[in-house]
Amino acid sequence: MQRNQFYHKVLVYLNSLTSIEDSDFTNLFTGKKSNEIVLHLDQNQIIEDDFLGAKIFWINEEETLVLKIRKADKRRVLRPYLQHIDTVSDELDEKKWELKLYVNVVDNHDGRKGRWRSVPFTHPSTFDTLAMESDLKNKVKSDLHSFAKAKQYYHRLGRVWKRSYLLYGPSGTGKSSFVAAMANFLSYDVYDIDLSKVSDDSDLKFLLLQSTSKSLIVIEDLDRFLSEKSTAVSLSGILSFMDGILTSSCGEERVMVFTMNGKDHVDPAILRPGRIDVHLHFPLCNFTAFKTLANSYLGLKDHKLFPQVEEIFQNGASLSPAEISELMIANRNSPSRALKTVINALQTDGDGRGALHIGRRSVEEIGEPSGVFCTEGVNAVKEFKKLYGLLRVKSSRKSQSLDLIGRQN
Ligand SMILES: Nc1ncnc2c1ncn2[C@@H]1O[C@H](COP(=O)(O)OP(=O)(O)OP(=O)(O)O)[C@@H](O)[C@H]1O
Ligand SMILES: [Mg+2]
Repeated sequence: MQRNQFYHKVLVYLNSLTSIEDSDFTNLFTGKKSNEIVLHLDQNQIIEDDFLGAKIFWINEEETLVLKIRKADKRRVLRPYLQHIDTVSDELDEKKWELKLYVNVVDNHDGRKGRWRSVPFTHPSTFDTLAMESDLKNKVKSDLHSFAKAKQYYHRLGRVWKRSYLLYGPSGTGKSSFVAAMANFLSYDVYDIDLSKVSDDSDLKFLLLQSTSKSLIVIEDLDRFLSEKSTAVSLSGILSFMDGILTSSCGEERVMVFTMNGKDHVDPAILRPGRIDVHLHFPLCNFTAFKTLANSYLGLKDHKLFPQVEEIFQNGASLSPAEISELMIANRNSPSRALKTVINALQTDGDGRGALHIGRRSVEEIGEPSGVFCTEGVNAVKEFKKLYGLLRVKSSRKSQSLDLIGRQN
């Protein structure tokens, strides 16, 4: 049931050979950077290699790689050659030209569920673009780094070489973006497990077995799944999946990531040390995160409205980074207007949501962000002026401002 890891390694190795350019035909792909073009082995293509003075041929026949080597050379070069491929492909894997995102789908052809389908993984998120405590970012980076280097250590301890992260926090605080940043940082493929498409516990095990090493295995919204009454996968199925016993036979590293909105109602067995190694909280936007967002979305290092924004944040956060970044994108042509809109939203958004939902609704109605941007922008500035006057008098008039927004719409 397991993938042949060596098949993958040979493919990686062959695709890196310059002799691939001598072929009569080959596949061409866009690489990681948009102007990069990558040559890729095609079906029935023959590729030549030299090793220790011996000529070697590979033929790519439908999912099979055939190696041809002269009898006279075989004894001498075969083993060292295979070892050479193993080493080179490991080095190449560290700087993969393309990451993949795998999703499990229900296969309609043979009725079997839980097969992986892959697409190129191109999510641009990196740790640099994420607004979060830089201390925390650095800790995560060094944690991932030392994990990736710790094969011998885990092996000696008799432990499965895996590391599990729990990312929890309200919606729109950057959990999914963080997963993408982890994948980009490690150059790992992502296996995103949709539990609703898993038919039972053994199917879940099967999916794990079918994943490759150096990958990020992700289950999003685990708390929501666990709270559902009847599910195809049981709690014990999830627990043994988390322990990853089966993958130990591959002896290769995997990082597991689970996301949740909150962990209060989750069975403690899920969260115990060893199952989850690192807990990361994703809070609503605070002033530090706001500054990072203003810098990346509006190019602002500082602004005369910043002190006012800081003051509002001192009374507590009410919006997620996603909500704030949306406002910034919509008003990116005018940083001042963007900041005023954000201030407006923070002040009027007593329960942390109201005002922005109004904005979103109009996005759907008009169907074009720039349209919204105009209507909302003008109204927001007018309202802002009205509100700003009121709010300056007494900051506790939040309810009044909510009323105004309500009437306006
Ligand atoms: N901390 C952050 N820094 C920068 N951008 C962020 C941050 N949080 C959210 N965003 C922006 O908001 C959008 C939504 O974020 P994301 O999907 O990562 O949130 P989430 O926590 O996974 O939400 P949900 O729980 O609803 O899945 C992203 O496109 C991202 O650009
Ligand atoms: Mg998410």
